[in-house]
Formats: sequence, structure tokens, C-alpha cells
Amino acid sequence: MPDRPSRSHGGGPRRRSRTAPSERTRRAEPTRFAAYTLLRAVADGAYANLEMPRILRRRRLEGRDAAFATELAFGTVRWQGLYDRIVAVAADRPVERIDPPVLDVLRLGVHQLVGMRVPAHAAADQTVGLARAVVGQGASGLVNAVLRRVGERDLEEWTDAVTPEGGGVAALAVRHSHPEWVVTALRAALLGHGRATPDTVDAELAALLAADNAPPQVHLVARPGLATVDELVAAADAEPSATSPIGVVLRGGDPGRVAAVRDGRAAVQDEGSQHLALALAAVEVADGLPTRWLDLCAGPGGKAGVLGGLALEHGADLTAVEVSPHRADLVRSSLGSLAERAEAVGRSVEVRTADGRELGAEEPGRYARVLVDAPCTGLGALRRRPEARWRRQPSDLATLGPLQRALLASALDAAAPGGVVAYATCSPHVAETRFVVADVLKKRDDVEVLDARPSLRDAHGEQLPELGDGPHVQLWPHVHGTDAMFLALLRKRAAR
Ligand SMILES: C[S@@+](CC[C@H](N)C(=O)[O-])C[C@H]1O[C@@H](n2cnc3c(N)ncnc32)[C@H](O)[C@@H]1O
Repeated sequence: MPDRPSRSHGGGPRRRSRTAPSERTRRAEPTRFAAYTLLRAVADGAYANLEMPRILRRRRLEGRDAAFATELAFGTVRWQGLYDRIVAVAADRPVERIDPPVLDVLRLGVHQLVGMRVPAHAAADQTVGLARAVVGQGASGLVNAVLRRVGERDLEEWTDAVTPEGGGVAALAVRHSHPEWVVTALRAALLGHGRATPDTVDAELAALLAADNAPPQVHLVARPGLATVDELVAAADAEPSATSPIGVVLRGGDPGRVAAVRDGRAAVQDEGSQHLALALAAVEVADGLPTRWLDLCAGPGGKAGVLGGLALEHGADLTAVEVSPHRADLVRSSLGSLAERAEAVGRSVEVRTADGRELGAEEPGRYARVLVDAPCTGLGALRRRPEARWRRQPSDLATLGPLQRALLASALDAAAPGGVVAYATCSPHVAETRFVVADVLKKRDDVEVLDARPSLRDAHGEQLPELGDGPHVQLWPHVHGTDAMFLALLRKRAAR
């Protein structure tokens, strides 16, 4: 069910509006307008988590206003599947027959009415005001009528009313507002990674889907050698992460205002991503390997920022490869401080715009540690990317599968004998994780699968709990509080 932030922006007890539409506000209140702007941008292809900070800056929204606008926008996008069913009943027409801008206004109204603690009169008044401002007087009548009907039931009553009978995947998809194919894929992933059995999978799946809908905490990483956890805790409203030795959890505030984040010594990063980079660096390797590490899919540079710091600590250089020129520029800008530090200690951090699939043939056996953070569906990071579940298609897997296999094969070629490759995804989909590793290994006899579990350590040095039977690791939002990252650690056998 939608999370309920504190009462604000029209607090007081929840009641139905008695104000006539004509007496209601005629202008768009700034936080609603910001949320609407985000929804329209997402409809045009924007990424919500990148666009929202821009909108807030442009509209000069800060503090509680920024938090309200963000929850209104992100919650509306997450719950869009359920809300469209509610709108269809309340409007007595399929949502496809409602103009997209009007539908976005209605979705925002529904989220305020049933998903947030906005009193009915404020939700209706402000949403009708928004409708007048952005879609015109004519459509505001429809918005008013639909929201009156929506306000007649609470979330539970609406959810029961629009959920298909018979339970199963179709019902879970509506209740938790995910596309059905995603629910099916996550169910298969819970079973395929051994997280659930046929007896427990329904409960696990419901918990996972619920975690996808909970607004995630913001985590920062103190990039090794550049910043410390203590420094971040002192500089921000933050506490040390219990899970990651290099992480802090932000209690509030804008991460962009933390000096260490602004100058690239720290970054916003999920704890799961922190663990992947730490795990690759933690594997023991024999002496005498090349002092070069490789990030084969580096854009926009999050894990490279950690890996590069760790490489310098180990006396190694980092090469970061990214095929997209724009994303390679993001890596360069993300790794600026690290590159300076590398120069100061006589090492190098190099960013290359190149196709990672070709690197193994171009530079065989050259790297001691290689990270393949493969392009994937991102089904493990749905809580951080509110629109991703609606944008992704099952057909994406057909394109991604061969690319993932080719990148892993290239990474293994690029690894020195005795070196280690980490294959990672921010998706638990079995077709992007276990199947990729198994398929690539079928064609080679120069790889040993390592048990990845001992390499994942919490802030106290203890192995992370609930890592299953191994050898690969699948993290879960509802279990570990991280994105659902997958990790396989593979050692290239020394030449015989
Ligand atoms: C999951 S993202 C990597 C995220 C990154 N490791 C981080 O932590 O910020 C995958 C990246 O691989 C890049 N990519 C896709 N195909 C590639 C290829 N053939 N060679 C190199 N990079 C590729 C994508 O552009 C994308 O930036």
C-alpha cells in the first residue's frame, strides 16, 4: 500500500469537500505543479530521479515542500497501475480514452486522496486548481467529478474493488502496482535464486513487491581514500550504515549540499552497489598479477568511484570503459577527484569511450580484477526508478541477453590468469544472472566459480546475512534493504 508521509499541505482531519467547484482555487499550487511537471516529463521519456531535482531547483522548492512534491510525483508514478484502474471505474471509461495530461492530473489527485494523508478537501481543491491551470476549465469539471467519486472509498476498498478475483500473479500485479510480466519474473527469480520455495514464494513475492513501493532511503558512499564515513556523518544529517563499511544513511537533506558529494569524494549510491565493488576488491589473488583493474561497463561511474579508490589503495590503476560517449563523460566528471588523487600517488585512472565487447580481444590477460556491471532490465532497482517498471518490456531481455554474454566473455578474456571477474546486474531476473554465467562458462574451461558470499561483509566485518546457498549472491530489497543486485565472482584459472 502507498506509504503515508506526514500530514502537510492541507493537514487536519480527512473529510469530503463541501466547497463548490467554482469557489475553489484557480491556480496551481507549486508542489502539485512540480509533481505534474515531473509526470509530463516522464511521459516524454525523462528519468524521474534525474528530472525531479532539476524541477525542484527551477521551482525553488526546498525542505518539506520538496519532500511533498517528490513523494506526490514518485508515489503517483509507482502506483500508476493501480490508480489507472481506480480512475477507469470512477470516470466510467477506459483510461486510454482520457487525454494523457488530464489522466496525469487525475493520477495525482488519486494519490493524494488514497495514498497520502492529504485531506479530501485539500486534495480535490488543489487538484482541480491544477487542472484549471494546466488543462483548462473544461477538463477541470471531469477532474472534479472523478475525484469526488474516488473520495467515496478508501485505498483498501478501492484496491479490493479493482483487483481481479482468483488471486495469483494478476491480483498481485494490481495490488502492488507492477506489470504482470514483472511480477512473474520476480516470482521466478525468488525461486530460481533459492530465496523461496513453492510454499513460501507467495509471501516472499508480496514482501518484495511491497519493498519496491517503499520510498528508499538515500545512501551515500565515502569513496575509499577520498572521504571517510566519519567525515560524512559530521557533514550531513546522516548515520553510519550498519550494512556497508563505506556507507552512510542520510536521515534528511539534499545530498547535493554535502561538500564531499559536490567535489566527487563521496556519492549517492545504494549499499548493494557498494558491496559489489568491495567484494571484487576483497577476493584474494596471487602475487605478481598486473597492477591494473578494469570496469568494463562504467557509466555513469558509481561503482568505478569505489573500485578506483580501492585500486589505488592496492597500488593498482583503473581503466573505466563505457560505450556511450555521453555516459563516458559522466564517468570522467564523476572520477575527477579520483584521477587527481591517482596522479598524486603516481597511478592512473583512465576513462575510455569504447565497446567493452572488444576489449578482451584487444587486451587479453591484462587485468587483475574486472567488473562487468552489465546493462540490464534494472528490475532490482524499481524502488529507486519509479517509472522503470512501466517502461521496461519483456522483449528487452532478447537484446540484453547476447550483450551480457559477450561482455562477460570479453571480461574473462581481459582478465589475467589468476585474476578475478565480477559479473553483476541490478536485476534478479534469472535470464540476466544465473543463465548468463552458466551459458558463458559452458563454452570455457579456464574459469573457476568462487563462493561470492564470504566477500560481502558488513560494517563490523561480519558476512552479510541471508546470502543463501551460494556460490553466487542475490541481494533483495525486502531482506537486505539494498537494491536486488546479483553478483558472481569468477576466477580465471592460471595457465596450466
Ligand atoms: C548497469 S550500467 C553500469 C553502472 C555503473 N557500473 C555504475 O555503477 O554507475 C551499464 C552500463 O554499460 C554501458 N554499456 C552498454 N553496452 C556496453 C558495451 N558494449 N561496452 C561498454 N559499456 C556498455 C551502458 O551504457 C551503461 O552505462
